[in-house]
Amino acid sequence: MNDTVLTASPVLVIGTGLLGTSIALRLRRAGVEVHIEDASPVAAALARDLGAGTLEPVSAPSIVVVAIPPDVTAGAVASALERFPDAVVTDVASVKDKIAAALERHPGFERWVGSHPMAGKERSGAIAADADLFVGRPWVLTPNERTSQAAVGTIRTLAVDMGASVSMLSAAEHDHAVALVSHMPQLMSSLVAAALRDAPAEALDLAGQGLRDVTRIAESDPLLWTSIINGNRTEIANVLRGISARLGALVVTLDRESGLDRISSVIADGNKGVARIPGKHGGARTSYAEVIVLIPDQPGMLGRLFAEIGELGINIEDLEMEHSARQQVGRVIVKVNPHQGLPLERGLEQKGWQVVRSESPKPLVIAIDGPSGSGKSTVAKRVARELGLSYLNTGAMYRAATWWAMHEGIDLDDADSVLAATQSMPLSIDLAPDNQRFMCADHDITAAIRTSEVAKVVSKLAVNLGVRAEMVRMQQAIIAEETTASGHSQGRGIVAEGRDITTVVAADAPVRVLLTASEEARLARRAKENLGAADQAAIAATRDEVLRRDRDDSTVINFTVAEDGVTTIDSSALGIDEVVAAVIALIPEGYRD
Ligand SMILES: NC(=O)C1=CN([C@@H]2O[C@H](COP(=O)(O)OP(=O)(O)OC[C@H]3O[C@@H](n4cnc5c(N)ncnc54)[C@H](O)[C@@H]3O)[C@@H](O)[C@H]2O)C=CC1
Ligand SMILES: O=C(O)C(=O)Cc1ccc(O)cc1
Repeated sequence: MNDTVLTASPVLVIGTGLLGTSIALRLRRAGVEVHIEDASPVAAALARDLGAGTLEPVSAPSIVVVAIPPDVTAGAVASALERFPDAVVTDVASVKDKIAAALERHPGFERWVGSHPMAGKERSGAIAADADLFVGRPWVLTPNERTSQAAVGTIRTLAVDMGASVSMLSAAEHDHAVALVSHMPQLMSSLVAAALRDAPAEALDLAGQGLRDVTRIAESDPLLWTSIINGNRTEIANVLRGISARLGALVVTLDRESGLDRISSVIADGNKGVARIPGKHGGARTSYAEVIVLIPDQPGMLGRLFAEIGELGINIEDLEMEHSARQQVGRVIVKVNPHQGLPLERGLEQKGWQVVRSESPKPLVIAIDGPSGSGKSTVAKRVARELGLSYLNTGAMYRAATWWAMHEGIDLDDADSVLAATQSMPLSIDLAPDNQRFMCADHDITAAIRTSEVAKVVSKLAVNLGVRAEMVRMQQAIIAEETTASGHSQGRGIVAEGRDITTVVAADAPVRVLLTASEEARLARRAKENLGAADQAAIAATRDEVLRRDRDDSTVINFTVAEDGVTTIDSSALGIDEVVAAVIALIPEGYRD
């Protein structure tokens, strides 16, 4: 990386532990004059020996970085403001609001910029320091209205010099956020690990990567973390209260013999939460194909593996290694872009590597039928999003055909012409659950097919048996494509919703659901969706459209009584989360990863 920095010499770092030494090493690498101090002479000498800077006193530093535990930070910042009247002082403590409150009356308050690099390790001390610790990591600054703009600029430059990406929050917003993303996870990890204290060794021998992932940060330093947690106790208590309530309810469920849906919703909610954690480039989490390679515990094996993956022309996106106790082989999990998973697996096998055949889940097709307002679109989209599946709204396809026939100037009562138009309709559909787009030739008709102009006449096509047969053929082709690697979901599968999916289009789907709801609930939902309100007038205005479409359709297909093997879910009294969890709970084993 580029070694030049904009931060001016000299810089004083107070506290030469993990954070302070990492900052000092980065500055030293760029030739900045760095002075270091620590309450522990041993810690200071170690940092000096590692090349973090000089122990010589400094007279006028441009910046003082205070990198000591939160409970002693305000005192050290105050004394630095007094000792160095021209310096900008920052601290890197993991909590901010209490420190700001303690410094508020200090005459040098304007020269202090609270900050928090969101990077660290479970190991403390200079020995774990790394000049590149902050590269690509968030670094939060928490100035307030009294902080000097010049001081903020100086510390922003310091953070950018460290390779971090800077963001601004108020101290209170910061503390609220880190309670959730840092402090709560630390305590949960410690609690999980503490439950293993008396576990029999035979049990621990079975430990896999899951346990290691969940307990990595349980190795953190108790003294430092007591200070961090204590500094943000109110916010953390709030987060833990929520978790504690869910945990209590889960325990009650486990004590009973029923309650599979509650268990399933704990896991499904976890899926939702983890999907929201940004990925390695700070964007949405990317999904990679994982190829598991067994490597003998011999020198040079990893080097050979990487070289041979390079020869295959495949880029490694991410990597994990797993070792099991007392085994002579390790497992290397190579993550690559999805379309390269199979070529990598084959290529490595040809080169003599032992590849664990990934038990890739079978393509999943989820069929959901139901009347208008049963919530099927909302539920189908959510299920698709959560499982990484494609999404097909077959009702919208009938509307698209209607739009096309109208656009072509065809008399909708002329069944043959309408069928011919449907057969030649140049429709393309985006199957992403978050980006439903319908294109017909060069027209984006996504909005047009939602208009009541189309809604009023769509039944003419939907009751035309020729059109239905053509639509079924098109829908089956889309579904079949989604069960192959070339589909939008790369073979993961699809959620298709409509009125004849469980019975005609995908009658062999492993998950088939009839979503129902009372007429009252359905009308209220549609009124809210179409008119933004569910009062008497809005419901009356919606009634005709909703009931007529259902009545017309029910002359040609049955979508109100579940066929054998189709599960009925009545959503009248359920929230969306509960319906989604109930659908996901129907997925048979072998269809999930
Ligand atoms: N460890 C982590 O992952 C992260 C820590 N932080 C924050 O950074 C600060 C430092 O943490 P680490 O470097 O991990 O701790 P550390 O335990 O590695 O180092 C702290 C150092 O401060 C020294 N010290 C304690 N009191 C002092 C005082 N009054 N004057 C001078 N030196 C003193 C200790 O001797 C020790 O060398 C803490 O406020 C922590 O909340 C921020 C982000 C990540
Ligand atoms: O190890 C990790 O995953 C971290 O996120 C480290 C960390 C620990 C404490 C902080 O205040 C900020 C970051």
